Amino acid sequence: MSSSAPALSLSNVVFSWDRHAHPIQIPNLVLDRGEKVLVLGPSGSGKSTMLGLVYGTLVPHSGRVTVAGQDMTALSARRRDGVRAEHVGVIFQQFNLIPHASALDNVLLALRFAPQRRKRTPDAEDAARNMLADLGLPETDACRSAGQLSVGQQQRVAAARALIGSPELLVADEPTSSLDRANQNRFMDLVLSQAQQQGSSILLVSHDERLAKHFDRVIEMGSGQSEDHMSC
Ligand SMILES: Nc1ncnc2c1ncn2[C@@H]1O[C@H](COP(=O)(O)OP(=O)(O)OP(=O)(O)O)[C@@H](O)[C@H]1O
Repeated sequence: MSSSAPALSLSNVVFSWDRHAHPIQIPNLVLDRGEKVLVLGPSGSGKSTMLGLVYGTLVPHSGRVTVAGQDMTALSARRRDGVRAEHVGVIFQQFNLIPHASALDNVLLALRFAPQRRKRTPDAEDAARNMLADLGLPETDACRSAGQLSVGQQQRVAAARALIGSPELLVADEPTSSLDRANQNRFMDLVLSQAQQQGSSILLVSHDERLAKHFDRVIEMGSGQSEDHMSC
């Protein structure tokens, strides 16, 4: 990995779920180290698909996606998994926590397949506890099963899991959709200040333009209208 490479770069990316669907096209998107970018777009405009292309669960039909200088489009699925574990922290819309594991173990899991992130986190358990506390999870909740936590608390665990070990890039899919406005702002401030302290770039997708004030740059996705195929 080149330390001067942007955290993320997409060039001439084209992807379509099937031949009838309107393709998702991203001609050029570069996130420099530490940059915070919000992607806005209505439901169905392709925001989650774009994130799939960024973290390598989807591969574009053409174009190039690089993460921390590594060309995801040139790698096998297994190696893409490795790059993602090492360089990308993800906050999913539904958090994707392991419900029976503790909040702490959910956070520590992010380091298991990421040797560089683990190396940057010598005392991993302390770091995970501190990260959870900094994100507003009371210490007494760190050992509770993730499935027993409130939605807001699970959200903090998901954010701590994404940020631990200072990945170059944090991607988040509508991470505040289940919070009221005051908690949305508080949560965004906490996540952004943690990311800034670590030098992680952020790519966050949402339909909520009120989040724009937290970001350096806003990108709009098109409406993503499909062609007319009304029969099933
Ligand atoms: N697994 C899939 N198979 C086929 N088509 C899909 C799949 N996932 C998404 N799509 C289609 O791709 C388009 C973009 O969907 P996507 O979920 O990326 O949009 P979005 O902007 O994230 O929407 P939302 O804000 O509602 O989550 C939609 O037309 C959707 O039907």
